[in-house]
Amino acid sequence: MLNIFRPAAHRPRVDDAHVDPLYRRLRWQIFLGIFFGYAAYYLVRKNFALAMPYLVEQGFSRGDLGFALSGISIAYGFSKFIMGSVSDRSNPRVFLPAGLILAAVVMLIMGFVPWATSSIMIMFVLLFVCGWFQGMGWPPCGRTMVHWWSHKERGSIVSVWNCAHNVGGGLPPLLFLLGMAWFNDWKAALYMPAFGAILVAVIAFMLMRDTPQSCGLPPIEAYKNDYPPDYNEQYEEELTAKQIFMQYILPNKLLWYIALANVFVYLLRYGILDWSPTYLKEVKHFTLDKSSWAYFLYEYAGIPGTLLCGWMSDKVFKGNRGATGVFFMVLVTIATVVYWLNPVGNPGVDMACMIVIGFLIYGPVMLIGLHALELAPKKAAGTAAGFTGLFGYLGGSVAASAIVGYTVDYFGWNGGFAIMIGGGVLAVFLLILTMLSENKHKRQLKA
Ligand SMILES: O=P(O)(O)OC[C@H](O)CO
Repeated sequence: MLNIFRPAAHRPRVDDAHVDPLYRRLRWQIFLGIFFGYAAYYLVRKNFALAMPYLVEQGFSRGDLGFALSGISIAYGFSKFIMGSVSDRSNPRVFLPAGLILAAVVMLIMGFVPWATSSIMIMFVLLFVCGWFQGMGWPPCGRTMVHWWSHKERGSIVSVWNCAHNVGGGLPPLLFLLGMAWFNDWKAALYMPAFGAILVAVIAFMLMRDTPQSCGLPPIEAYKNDYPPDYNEQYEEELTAKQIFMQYILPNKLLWYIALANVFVYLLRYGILDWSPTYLKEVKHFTLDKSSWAYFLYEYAGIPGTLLCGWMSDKVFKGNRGATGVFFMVLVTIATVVYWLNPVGNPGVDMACMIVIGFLIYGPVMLIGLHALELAPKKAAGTAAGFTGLFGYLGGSVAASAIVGYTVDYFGWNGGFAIMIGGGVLAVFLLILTMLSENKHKRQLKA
């Protein structure tokens, strides 16, 4: 382990009188650090697509640029898992800003060095490297949340934090417009979000902390008197990579179920999002500004949807993440059927479907991450979430671009929708299995 990433040493405990005020202040401060820190990761994950129309003008084909772009998802899928295991043994205060700065540096190179955008292979490699550094974002946030918020609070905190995706995902076009206004240069799509990300990385470093014990505080379980059923002293010991994989990840059947379900949740998340501009233009005859609005509304409808899902998961479904996921995925699959079958000439219905799907899909996306955090001890939480991300990105996101794309080429949009709706049904099936296993596991713990 690199020295700079080493977990922060535990400090002597502060006086009892100071525990509550310090915990309260640090939880706010740290939350802001991980929220804006992760939002900034999306600045340098979603911005390359904005430069693509200008690269097409330089002579690159859409297909080749799509291939270059896939470098981010492929690398991110592997990295979220592998760097997740490094993150579980690292100080998130250093780990998250380091990954963000490195990803931003790649975008600065692409923005300022002409050679970096001179061929598809070079762009693929650079985007792959950027995707790899992107994998240093989620796991430290996961590690932070499980160390600073107790089990009962996690549904709410993870759902609020998860809105960082949508906040960050919506900003690159605005930064690009600002850059165009200042510099009249399309490469602003690459370097403006990168500058923004570096600024946020510095702020995140100032706000974040490692564990409560490294700030002289008791563990969150003691502070909130909220212990997981199998909690013991070992929960506070850092684990080796071998222990994480062999004891807590690979033998964990529930984790496998949700990782597989994540393939199909991501197939819908990215299948609908990535293809909406093309589908709405080609089939529903939307103009560019209308389909851009549909895209924007899909992302931002995810914010209230995620919050509602987190609340329902804690209060209505009493912490049963599988059951909540089934509820949301059934509805999102129905909305996708309506989106597909709605005849041409009803743009209001198409727009409403995009909003409803965006509203519903980010809840299950969040729940799977949350569930993964809960299925492993907190010292293995990042790896557990990374494991689901590996399946979501390598399976779901890549299938959303490649399999849906080729299916539409050969069988038309009916074929593309059949894949996405089939994916929705499979996600529901796997989440039902998760729900049943979860109930059984809880009964065993009580017995
Ligand atoms: O890796 P992301 O950015 O797709 O985020 C994943 C969600 O937070 C659920 O794990």
